[in-house]
Amino acid sequence: MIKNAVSLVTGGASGLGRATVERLARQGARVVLADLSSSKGSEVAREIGDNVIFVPVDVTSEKDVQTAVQTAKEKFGRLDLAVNCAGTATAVKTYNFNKDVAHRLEDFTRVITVNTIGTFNVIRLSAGVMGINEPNKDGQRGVIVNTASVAAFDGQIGQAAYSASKAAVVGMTLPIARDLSTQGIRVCTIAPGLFNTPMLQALPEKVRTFLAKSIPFPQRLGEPSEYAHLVQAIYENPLMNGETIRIDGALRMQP
Ligand SMILES: CC(=O)CC(=O)SCCNC(=O)CCNC(=O)[C@H](O)C(C)(C)COP(=O)(O)OP(=O)(O)OC[C@H]1O[C@@H](n2cnc3c(N)ncnc32)[C@H](O)[C@@H]1OP(=O)(O)O
Ligand SMILES: NC(=O)C1=CN([C@@H]2O[C@H](COP(=O)(O)OP(=O)(O)OC[C@H]3O[C@@H](n4cnc5c(N)ncnc54)[C@H](O)[C@@H]3O)[C@@H](O)[C@H]2O)C=CC1
Repeated sequence: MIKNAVSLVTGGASGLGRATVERLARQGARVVLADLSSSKGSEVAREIGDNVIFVPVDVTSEKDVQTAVQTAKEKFGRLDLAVNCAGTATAVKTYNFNKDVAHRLEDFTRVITVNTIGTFNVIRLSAGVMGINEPNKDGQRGVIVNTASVAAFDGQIGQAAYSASKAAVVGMTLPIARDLSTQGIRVCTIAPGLFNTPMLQALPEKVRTFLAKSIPFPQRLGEPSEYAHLVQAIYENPLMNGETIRIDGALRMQP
């Protein structure tokens, strides 16, 4: 059960991560909220309550992530759940023939570094701390939840970097679940559709409206609390492992 679970949530200052921190704290879990030092993490943690500690973290930094997992251990005694929500997006064509310019390699690299390598960094270091937990009666020591995107499967025009970064998260889910199975650590990935968060609000209004209308049912953007609900369901269901779960109202994005 989620009550008393010690959790680490990256990207916890905004959107899906913030909703996850709120839900976990409300259910009695203790949470390390990890987000960039430039984020509102400190404010958000204070608002949510005493069960939440903000640690400034860039998920691409080994040192920062070490500090975050050690904080969970030192302040709360263990780490049971790590949720990877930190992420970034870009929308650029591979080659823009109108402007005669190629997608910048720096932009492609940045998105892969945060979304794929940052996620892996958090997984590997969290696993080290979870692996020494006392197992429960099922032999479970911890749970890791990653965030991909439906763009891992049906990325749109302009999503080469973002889709590649998220497809890599989907791709690593099963092998990591297999790697960590010996220690009783489960690993699942959520592939969200379109959720009402600051990241989506950055899209042009026209694109957002068009996208929302293409969702079969319910025909609206997802609420971050609905994502958080799935994180809890994964944590509480002992058989969920090695799988990527879409939460998207049956959306299949068009080109
Ligand atoms: C965050 C998640 O994980 C979930 C998601 O993936 S949400 C989906 C995110 N989708 C995107 O980010 C789409 C990315 N692509 C784009 O924004 C654009 O295609 C692009 C900026 C990369 C290139 O656009 P472009 O071809 O240079 O043409 P541009 O002049 O910008 O747009 C052409 C027209 O098509 C529209 N358009 C572009 N992409 C569109 C899309 N995906 N859906 C609907 N309309 C779109 C534009 O609004 C524009 O309309 P007007 O001419 O009437 O103003
Ligand atoms: N909103 C949506 O519709 C969808 C979002 N997603 C994914 O869900 C995750 C959360 O997205 P949203 O909440 O919408 O975005 P958001 O932009 O509201 O929140 C992302 C958070 O990640 C943090 N972050 C970014 N780079 C970081 C880094 N290097 N280290 C630490 N923290 C960092 C940001 O500071 C921010 O607080 C992302 O991985 C995103 O790709 C996937 C599918 C759909």
